[in-house]
This record gives sequence, structure tokens and C-alpha cells, in this order.
Amino acid sequence: MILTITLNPSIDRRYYVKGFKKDKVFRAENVQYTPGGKGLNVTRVIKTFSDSLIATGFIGGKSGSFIEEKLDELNINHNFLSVNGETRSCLAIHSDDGSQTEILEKGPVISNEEISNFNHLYNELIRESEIICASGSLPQGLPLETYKDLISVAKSQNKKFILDTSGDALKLGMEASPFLIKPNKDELEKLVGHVITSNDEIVKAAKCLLENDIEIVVVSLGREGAIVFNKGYAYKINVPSVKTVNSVGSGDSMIAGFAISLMEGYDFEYMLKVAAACGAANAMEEETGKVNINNVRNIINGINITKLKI
Ligand SMILES: Nc1ncnc2c1ncn2[C@@H]1O[C@H](COP(=O)(O)OP(=O)(O)O)[C@@H](O)[C@H]1O
Ligand SMILES: O=P(O)(O)OC[C@H]1O[C@](O)(COP(=O)(O)O)[C@@H](O)[C@@H]1O
Repeated sequence: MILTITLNPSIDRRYYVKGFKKDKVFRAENVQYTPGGKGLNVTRVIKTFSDSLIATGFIGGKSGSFIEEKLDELNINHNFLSVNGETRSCLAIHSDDGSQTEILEKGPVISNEEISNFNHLYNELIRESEIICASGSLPQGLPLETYKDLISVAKSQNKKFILDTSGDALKLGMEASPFLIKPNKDELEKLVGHVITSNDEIVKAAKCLLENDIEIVVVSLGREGAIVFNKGYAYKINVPSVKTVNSVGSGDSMIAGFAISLMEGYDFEYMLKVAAACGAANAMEEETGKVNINNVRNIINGINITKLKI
């Protein structure tokens, strides 16, 4: 069973607006609402491959009910802690020049009592889960150590914890040695505190991260694929070029590919192919956090991996 954690879910509201620019009034051509927040994008992609899945996190208000209804429609098992605050919305404005402008709300304020209730729920849910997958930002009121604490609990029960977040929550989370992290290049630069301009510099930066006793460090590089670090080796994953429609959520889809592969016990290099192919297949879809299984299969056949001792 995979447990996905979305501490800060959202209703992702996508607007298609012709000629969008600031300081003007527009009418949207098309609007779509989907359950979002990075963890729910991961959840939807995992569901494409497996039913052995449960989603948790904090949820509240009418937006929270909307998300739960959508998850029910998708037949996704979920057990969220209800909170007093209103679950947030995130706005993405797509325009005809290919631009995308995102406005992400901070999310509700979570009280100490709600945090403690969530910790009880988490302790129950991880009992039946081998893989735990936590993604995204923290809502207001949660300490920056939240992921670190969740990882420590999971590790004490020998569970594999995948962490995909950014900033201080990631820095602190790494101290508890999650099984896998997946910074993209921007996130890696923030972690090491300088600009990265070459693959050699990526290797150098990733080596620093590996000192935290993290089993797998994935540095994702968009259409350039990814470099994955494990047990003294770097694996450069080269993905075939695909017709890119919307690459938002490719990182989340890649995480889903790792979670599924770990649960299925795939061989290491096949796992890298599945994960990278999920990311690329997502980029082919208009909807965020969606992959077509046939596209994943085709892309896997076009991926090559080079392995280097580091
Ligand atoms: N345009 C693309 N073409 C092919 N593969 C892509 C594309 N965008 C993303 N991917 C795949 O998805 C993975 C994650 O995407 P990336 O953009 O690096 O993550 P994030 O969304 O976290 O920034 C990449 O490592 C790559 O395998
Ligand atoms: O959960 P977070 O980290 O606040 O991010 C929220 C938003 O990020 C997205 O996943 C998009 O992220 P990316 O642009 O990094 O792919 C939205 O779908 C989501 O609502």
C-alpha cells in the first residue's frame, strides 16, 4: 500500500485566457477545477497504475468537501483530517503564447490540536503502508520540522519515505534521512545556495546531499531528463523528446512512478525508466498530474541510461 500525504491540498483552478497580461480585464475561454496540491497530483497518477493507495492530509470547508467528492468520483481511497480552516485554491492562467502564470494561496491555519489529531491518524495509516510519499508546501501553523518528524516515525517502522518539497521544510526533512528526494535544478540551487551551470556541478551538489544518508537523490532536469544518485553511482537518464503540451506536474508524476516501482519491487534501472517516463508522459497531457499508460510504455522504450562511478 502507498500512503500519499498532501498537507496543503488545493482546488487547482486553470483558466485559459487569450492575450493575458497584467492590468487588464479578461473573460476566460475555458475553466477547469481539479484536486491539486503536489501530493494529490502524485495520488492521481499512482491511481492510474494501482488501487493500493490511500491519500491523507488536512482538509477543510467547502473546498475540502469538493476535493473529497472528486476523489470519491475517481475511486481514490482517502482519509483526511478535517480542519476548521478552508482548504486553499491555486490559480493557473494559461495563455495562447504558451505562458502560464500561477498564484498559489498559502492554505489554512492549522491549530496545535489539529496537528496532534493528524499525528494520531498518521500513526494508524502508516501501519498498513510500505511506501509513504509526502509532497508540497506546508499550510500555515505547521512547524518547518513537520516532514522531519513524519519521516522519523516512518523510519522507526522501516517504511520507505519519499519527500518532495522545497526550501526549509526540505532542508530539515533531509536531516531525518528520507529514502528518496527529488529536487529539480532550481530547488537544488536553493539547497546548496549557489547557481549550478553544469552536470559536474550537479554531481558535486548531490554528493553533499547524499551525506545526509539519503538512499536515492534524484535531480530532475525537465526535458533533459534527470541525474539519479545511489550507492556511489550517478545515472544520467536521457528521455526521448515528446510533444509537450503542459509540463506542470511532471515532477509529481515522476514521484508517482518511483512510488509504484518501489511498491512493485522493480529492478533499479527499470524504476528509473518508469519514473522518468511518467514525468514525460505527463508533459504530453493538457491536465496536470495525468499520464496515459500507453505513452508511458512507449517512452520507456526510448529512454537510455548511462551509469558513472562518482
Ligand atoms: N518536456 C519534457 N519532455 C520530456 N520529459 C519531461 C519533460 N518535462 C519533464 N519531463 C520528465 O519529467 C521529469 C520531472 O520533470 P521536472 O520538470 O524536472 O520536474 P518538476 O515538475 O518537479 O520541476 C523529468 O526528469 C523528465 O524525466
Ligand atoms: O503543494 P504546493 O507545493 O504548494 O504546490 C501547489 C501547486 O503546485 C502545482 O503542483 C504545480 O507545481 P509545479 O508548477 O511545480 O509543477 C499545482 O498543481 C499545485 O496546486
